[in-house]
Amino acid sequence: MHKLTDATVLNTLDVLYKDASSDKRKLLAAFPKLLFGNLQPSDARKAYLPINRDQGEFIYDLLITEGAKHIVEFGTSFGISTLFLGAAARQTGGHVVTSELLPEKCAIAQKNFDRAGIADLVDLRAGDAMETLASVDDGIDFLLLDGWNNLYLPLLQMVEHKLNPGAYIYTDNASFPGTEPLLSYLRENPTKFDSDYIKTGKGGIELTKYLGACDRYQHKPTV
Ligand SMILES: C[S@@+](CC[C@H](N)C(=O)[O-])C[C@H]1O[C@@H](n2cnc3c(N)ncnc32)[C@H](O)[C@@H]1O
Repeated sequence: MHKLTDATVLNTLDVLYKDASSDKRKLLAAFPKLLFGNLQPSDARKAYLPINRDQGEFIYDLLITEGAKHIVEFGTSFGISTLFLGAAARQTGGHVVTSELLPEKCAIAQKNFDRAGIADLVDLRAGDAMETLASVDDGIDFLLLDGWNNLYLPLLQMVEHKLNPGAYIYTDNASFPGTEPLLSYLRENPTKFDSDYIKTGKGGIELTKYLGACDRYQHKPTV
């Protein structure tokens, strides 16, 4: 097991998780929308909505074990998850491309990357990920889906041809409304995706291994 030991990253995570502990209070006014699955990014402009430490440590270990270099994230928020990704990228010789819709979150996330000493490894793209991640380079080794659930499937389909065979896709909050189309797509394409749902206390995770494009097996040569 690879353990995150970078003191600067760990100290920054401590500060950010402490601040994130008041997320519930910050989301109080938006509770009805949350309940009905209608929460909008702007309703959570002050909230982190982060992955928890166990998730971060799992992802950190997975990235280093797999030697993942080209790491892509949908949904930066204030950068908690990106800190785990960036710290792993430091070990693998890789880099992170991450995307956040709200400019004020981007500004704070960038400061957090500076503070944690990972800014040189992170390309933070401000704006709608469906636009900002469209130009991401080929050869993705790891994709973290942690933005808005209704965009998980279109986002995956947009970058799917850029995934390396063996790449992992980690989908957070996989039991939340809006994720069903992604889960159906993964289940309906078992030759391309080896995918499992992991029950957690916090919304569930779908962990997927991309097996590669299988078109060559589906079309018989015409001779
Ligand atoms: C669950 S939070 C991300 C938490 C972060 N990954 C972490 O663990 O610290 C989801 C984020 O996705 C952002 N988001 C929502 N729709 C987006 C879009 N279309 N493009 C980019 N970011 C988006 C939201 O503004 C929000 O900050």
